[in-house]
Amino acid sequence: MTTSSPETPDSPDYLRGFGNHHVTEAIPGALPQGRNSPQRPPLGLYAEQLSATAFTQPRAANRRTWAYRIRPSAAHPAFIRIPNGRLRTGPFNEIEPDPNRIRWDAMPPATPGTDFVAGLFTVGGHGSPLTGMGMAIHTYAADTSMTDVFVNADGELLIVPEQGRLRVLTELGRLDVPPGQICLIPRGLRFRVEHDEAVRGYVCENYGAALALPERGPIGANGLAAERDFRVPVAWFEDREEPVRVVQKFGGNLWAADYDHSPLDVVAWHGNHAPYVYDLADFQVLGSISFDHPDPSLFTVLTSQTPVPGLANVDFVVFAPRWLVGEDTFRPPWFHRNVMAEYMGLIRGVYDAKAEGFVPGGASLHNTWASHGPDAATHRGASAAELVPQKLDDTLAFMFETNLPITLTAQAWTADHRQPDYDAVWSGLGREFRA
Ligand SMILES: O=C(O)Cc1cc(O)ccc1O
Ligand SMILES: [Fe+2]
Repeated sequence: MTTSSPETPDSPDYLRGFGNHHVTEAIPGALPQGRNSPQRPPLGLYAEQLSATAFTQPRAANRRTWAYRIRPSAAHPAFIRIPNGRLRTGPFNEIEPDPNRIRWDAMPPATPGTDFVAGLFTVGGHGSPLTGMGMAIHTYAADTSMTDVFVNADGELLIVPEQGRLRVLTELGRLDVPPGQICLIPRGLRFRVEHDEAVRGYVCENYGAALALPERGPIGANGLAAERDFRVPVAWFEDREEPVRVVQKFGGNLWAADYDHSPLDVVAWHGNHAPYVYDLADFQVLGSISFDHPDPSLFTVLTSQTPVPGLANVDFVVFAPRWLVGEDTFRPPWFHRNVMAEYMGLIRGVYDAKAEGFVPGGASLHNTWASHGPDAATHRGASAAELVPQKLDDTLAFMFETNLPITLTAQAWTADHRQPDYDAVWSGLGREFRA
C-alpha cells in the first residue's frame, strides 16, 4: 500500500510548487508592495536580500529571496572557531580512496544530549565547497532538540529521515519532516532542528549547483516528482531577545557567534531561494511494462547538474513501492559497474537487490567501477521466480549517486557499525556455465 505520512494537527502551512517565486507574510501588511527596498519597510522591519546565485546568472538558474526581519542580519559579533565534532568537509584526504564495496549497519544510538548538528557523522564525499563542486554524505543520530541555530555556507542540505519526525525551524518558515519525506535546506539559510523523540537518518550535502527536478524527456509533461507536491513553508518568525548561539559551517570548519536575539525573525519574504519538503509517497514510479530492468535514473527525484550535459554532481534517486511485471526478465537490479559512485540507504523495508544485511538506517557504498548487484540469495531467487506480476510493497531505499569517487572519512572506515565482510554476499554465485 502506498500511503502519505499523516500530518499532525499543528502541521505548518505550506505554499506549493518547485522553484516558484513565492510571496508570504506572517503579519498582513509586512511585505513592501511595489518595490523590494522602500525607504522605510512596513512595521519597522529591515530588508535583506539573500543572493543564492550570482546577480547575473540567467533567470532559469537565478535564485534570490528578499527577507523582512525584526533585526538586521548584520548585527552580530565575530564568529569564533569551535570544534568540528564528527563533521568533515571536502577535500577528503584523511585516508586513501578505496575501491572496495563497503556496507554499514545503522549508526548506534546518540549519546544522550546529542542534537542534530552534533549528531552528524560524515561518511565521505568528493570535491570541495571551496571550488563549488562535489558533495558530502553524512548520517545523523540525535536525541535532543537544538537550541543553537545552524547555517551551512558550504552547500545545501538534503535531509532524509529514517527514524523520528523532524521539526525544522528556518528563517523562512517551519517544516514538518517525518520519515518517508525529505527536506531541503538551501545554502546559507539559518535553521534549528527540533524533535520529540530520538531521530536518525541521512544527509547529502551538495557543494554544487542547487538540486533541481530532472528533465522528463520522452516521458512527457508528467510523471516522476510532480512540481506541485513540493511544499515551501509560509513565513513564520520568533521574536526572542535573548542570547542565541549561531553556528556556521564555512570552508569545512565550524564557527560560532553569540547573537543577542534569534535570527529566525523573518516576518515576511518573497523569492525562490527557500526550503522545501517532499513526500516520497508522491513520487510517481515509472518502470518497464515489457521486459528488462530499466536504468535507475528513471527513479531520479532531484538532480544537481554539472556543466557537462546529463552528468550529475548528485542525483537523489528513490526506490519506492512499485509493481514488477517484466517478462523473461531478471527483475532485481542486474550486475553492473558504474563510472558514477553509488551510496545507498534504506528508509524502510527490504531492498530488492539484497536479501539481507542491508538494513533500515544502514548504508552501502559501491564506489566508481565497483562490481556489484544482486547478492547470491537474490540472484538465486530471481533466476527461478515465476514471473507473475509482483508488488514490491515494503520498501523505500534511496541512492545518492555522484560523478566522482567517494573517499571515506577515517571515522567511517573504522566505525564499529561498518560490516566486516560485505564481499561475502556475492560468494556462492557458483558457476552455471553449460557449453
Ligand atoms: O546498485 C544498486 O542497487 C542501485 C541500482 C539499482 C538499479 O535498479 C539499477 C542499477 C543500480 O545501480
Ligand atoms: Fe548500482
